[in-house]
Amino acid sequence: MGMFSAMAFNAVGAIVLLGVLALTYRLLLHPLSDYPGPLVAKLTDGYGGYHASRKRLHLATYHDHLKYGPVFRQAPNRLIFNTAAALHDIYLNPEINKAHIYKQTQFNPEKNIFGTLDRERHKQKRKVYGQILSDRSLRTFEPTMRNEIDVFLRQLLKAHAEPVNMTPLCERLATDIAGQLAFGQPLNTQTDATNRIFPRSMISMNAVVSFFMAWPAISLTWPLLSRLNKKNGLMFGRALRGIVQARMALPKGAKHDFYSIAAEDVGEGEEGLRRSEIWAEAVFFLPAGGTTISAALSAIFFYLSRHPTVYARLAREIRTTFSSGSAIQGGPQMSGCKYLRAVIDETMRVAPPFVGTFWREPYSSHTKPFVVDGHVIPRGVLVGVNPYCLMHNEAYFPEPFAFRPERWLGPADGTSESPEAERARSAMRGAFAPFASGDTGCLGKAMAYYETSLVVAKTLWYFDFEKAPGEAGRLGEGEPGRKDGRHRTDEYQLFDLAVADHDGPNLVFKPRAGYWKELEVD
Ligand code: HEM
Repeated sequence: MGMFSAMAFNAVGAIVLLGVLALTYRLLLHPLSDYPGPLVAKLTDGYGGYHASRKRLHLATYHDHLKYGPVFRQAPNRLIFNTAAALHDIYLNPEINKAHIYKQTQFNPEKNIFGTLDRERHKQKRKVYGQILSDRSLRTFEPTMRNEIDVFLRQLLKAHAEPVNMTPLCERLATDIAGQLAFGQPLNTQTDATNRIFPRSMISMNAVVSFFMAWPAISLTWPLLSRLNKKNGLMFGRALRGIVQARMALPKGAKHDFYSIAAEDVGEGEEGLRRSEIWAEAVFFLPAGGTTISAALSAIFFYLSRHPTVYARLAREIRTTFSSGSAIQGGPQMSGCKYLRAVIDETMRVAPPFVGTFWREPYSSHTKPFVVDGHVIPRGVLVGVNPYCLMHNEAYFPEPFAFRPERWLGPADGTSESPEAERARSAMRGAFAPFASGDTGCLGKAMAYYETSLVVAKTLWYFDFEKAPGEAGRLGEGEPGRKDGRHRTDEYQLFDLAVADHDGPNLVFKPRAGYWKELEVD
């Protein structure tokens, strides 16, 4: 054997030895070694990475909770919980931050709020977001939102009772609304293909982010991956530059958008948002407010088209509350539509638009013991709750896969509820987590309810709809006989990219007599 081969042999031997030692440590000596979990997950992040790459990490997590119980080890340094107590202990504790793996969500030097882990900086950013997403700001924005919804309704009218796939339609509608709020100008993806690079790029980026968050070591391949995707990256950059330039050409206050508020907020030093960060934040509106709402709307249409009694009750509520399509606006009448709210909540329970686990860890300054549902969490361990799993936990939601908006409603007027039923409803609310919660939870919750309520109410005002006939009608369903958790025909299929991807349902729309004429434009 030559000297070179001997050195190579020794190097390989040393690497193998180190690998064996690391795996033995993870399995037998690691502070989490007594926790249950899949063997591969105890040894490597590759377990989560594999399921994330197949867009089914939420289903694997659900299956593993059934097998290992309410807390298990999902990666060498990660514990995942499935209780409302854990939800409370993790997300309502102000000493707990997003985990360091959220750095994997950032591909540019300018970080958006999602990957900002510094406590003060994050707080400042939330303040700016809070202004544009406040109730008052959303009321000012509502006419723009309604105009975009009218464009959506006209697409349904134009379909002339041919099946329409709701996924692209909802995706473009939600992108156009989020784009208007972020950039103060129409992206027009609903009517023109030019800017459709935006919603589709968001999906591709989400897939990469979800994979890297599950298996951070793989993010080292990013320089190569981004090179492979260079053409799309350039197209996206060009489209974005055009939009930014068009907005900058207008005075700051010309539109009611994120730019007008953020640019106003730019101050000296570290105060407020830096000018260069504004556009990184504005782009974040597209996945945060576009992809999520697209998933929520597509799922609502899926479940309504499969539950005739729910559909009939909701249609009755909308059609008796409002006097015309143009009267459908935010305000007391809309807030009075309790069944609509129950349908939205039940949909987000069974099909959470953000389906990935919200991973957290204490700020580095935190030195007290961190206790989650009675478990003292060792330093360096990430903890999380998965919304799909918690909201399908039978302990809180009996018959968890049944779509039953009634579960959210109290007894009809005048009847009092038994203390037991009251306790069960309150437990259910404590485990409802589509938006996460606390200082790192969703800032767009009010907008999400506003937008989904308007879209669903207006659609039911102008149209009746049903599942498309034949094979086309099955798009979005599970398939009987599958062994990977996708076997339920009545469950809308989500593809876990942290934010959910989806396809379908295909629906057929029939305009309601005469009402549709309001939608016609000259
Ligand atoms: C149905 C719709 C929506 C759902 C289910 C949803 C859900 C979530 C969840 C679960 C998080 C936390 C994720 C994590 O910690 O990993 C989050 C964060 C966030 N969401 Fe939403 N969201 C929705 C709509 C919106 C909308 C319309 C906006 C407006 C632009 C928005 C803005 C944000 C922002 C800015 C954050 C980051 C908060 C922070 O880092 O402190 N969301 N959302």
